[in-house]
Amino acid sequence: MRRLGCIADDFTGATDVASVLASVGRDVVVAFGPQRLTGSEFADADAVVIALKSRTAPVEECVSDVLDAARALRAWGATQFYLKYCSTFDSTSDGNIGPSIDALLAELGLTTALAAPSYPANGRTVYQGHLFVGHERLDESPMRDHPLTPMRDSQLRRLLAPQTAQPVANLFLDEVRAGGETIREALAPESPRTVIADAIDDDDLRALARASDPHVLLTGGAGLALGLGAEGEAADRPLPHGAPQGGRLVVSGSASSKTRSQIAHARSELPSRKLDLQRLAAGESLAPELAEWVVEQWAAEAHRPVLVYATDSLDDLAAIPADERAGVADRIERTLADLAAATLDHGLGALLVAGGETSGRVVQTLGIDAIRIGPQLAPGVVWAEAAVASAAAACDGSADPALPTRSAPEQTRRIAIALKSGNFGDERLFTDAWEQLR
Ligand SMILES: Nc1ncnc2c1ncn2[C@@H]1O[C@H](COP(=O)(O)OP(=O)(O)OP(=O)(O)O)[C@@H](O)[C@H]1O
Ligand SMILES: O=C(O)[C@@H](O)C(=O)CO
Repeated sequence: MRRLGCIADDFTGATDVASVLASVGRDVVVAFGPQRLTGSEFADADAVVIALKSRTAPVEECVSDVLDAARALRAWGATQFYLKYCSTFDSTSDGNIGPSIDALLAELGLTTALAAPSYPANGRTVYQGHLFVGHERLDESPMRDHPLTPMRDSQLRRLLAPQTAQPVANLFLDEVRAGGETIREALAPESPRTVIADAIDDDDLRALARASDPHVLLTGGAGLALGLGAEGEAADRPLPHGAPQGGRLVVSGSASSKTRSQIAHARSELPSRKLDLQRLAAGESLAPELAEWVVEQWAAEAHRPVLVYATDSLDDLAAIPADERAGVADRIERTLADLAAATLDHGLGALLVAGGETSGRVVQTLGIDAIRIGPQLAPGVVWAEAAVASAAAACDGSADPALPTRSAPEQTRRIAIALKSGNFGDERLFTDAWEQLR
């Protein structure tokens, strides 16, 4: 089996594709940045995903990060490469999908890219070159109004062409279903280009991945990874060292509609606190009092999950003046990350984070280098195992000094962590995720 090197443009996307790779039997590790690709767990793996925060970064910064990741993966021994971006093709006419593909093809000496964002398990399909989200075209779905990457077209060729120097072609469903030979011809090295493939079910994705030779750069959502496993093998994995003991916490900075329904459901079953956005906007630091409250809940009832969230209604977004929104968003992310760090020394055992940006901030604040994939919670959402340095994380200056910290020396221990994309999971996710940790 080829050693697979995957580059994901955000942190939740990285665990998404890793979860699919694990489900088809790959031994996969996620590294949060190319410089983290060290250590024995990587030597044994047959797939590595490097998580970047490049989706909405300036183009030059994104390309530089993608190239660093590609070089690290090549040094690790990758012989097949996969660029994971959002299944809703989140990008603008400047990038960053096209520039990432161009840079990778040149760096790796590959000729052709396959582009397959389809992810049927999460309702994303591509037909006649158009991307659908559930029953809606991409440009008629809520992605139309995404604050950073508003998707106002569903025709992928039109979306990609302005972003790339490569010719862009289509591979329509009848050609995909005609079989491996037809797919191989479309991806032949003699006609270098990016080929956008239709796929409306998992078998289409399997056929595409399996017909792709090593000269093809695989790109897309996580669904394409279904074709990269051992034939017929499927494995749902426990956490490598079993379920950790300790407090259970959900932090949500996501305002997506799926997350809002998960919050609405969880509020009736779990102790919950909503961030006071007016106080945050006024510059108050809320993490210390929230951490105290969380620790009190754990003291009152061990193992009861606790929820802290930013938004449960679109009115919350409207309440913040447009020119203050970015600042508030940043404070929300920092508050939730500081809260998680502050509870680390007070028994945090399992942490579920909702939202890609929020997940990035939390992982960085907790100083997590890498994770190993465990049991699945929903398509694209998994529990994973992370090593954390408890005392270091609580004393890095981001956590509140007012909260009493343990005087024990710094130690490394394991927690369970799940990074949930805003639009993934059913409404019971925050209340039922813990069943997998029994
Ligand atoms: N009421 C609010 N006002 C301003 N910003 C908010 C508000 N609620 C959430 N945010 C910010 O919105 C952003 C949500 O992004 P995030 O990526 O975490 O979630 P998402 O977009 O739902 O997830 P994904 O990227 O996985 O689809 C965060 O920066 C968060 O701080
Ligand atoms: O592909 C998806 O939809 C997700 O993994 C994601 O990238 C959300 O940010």
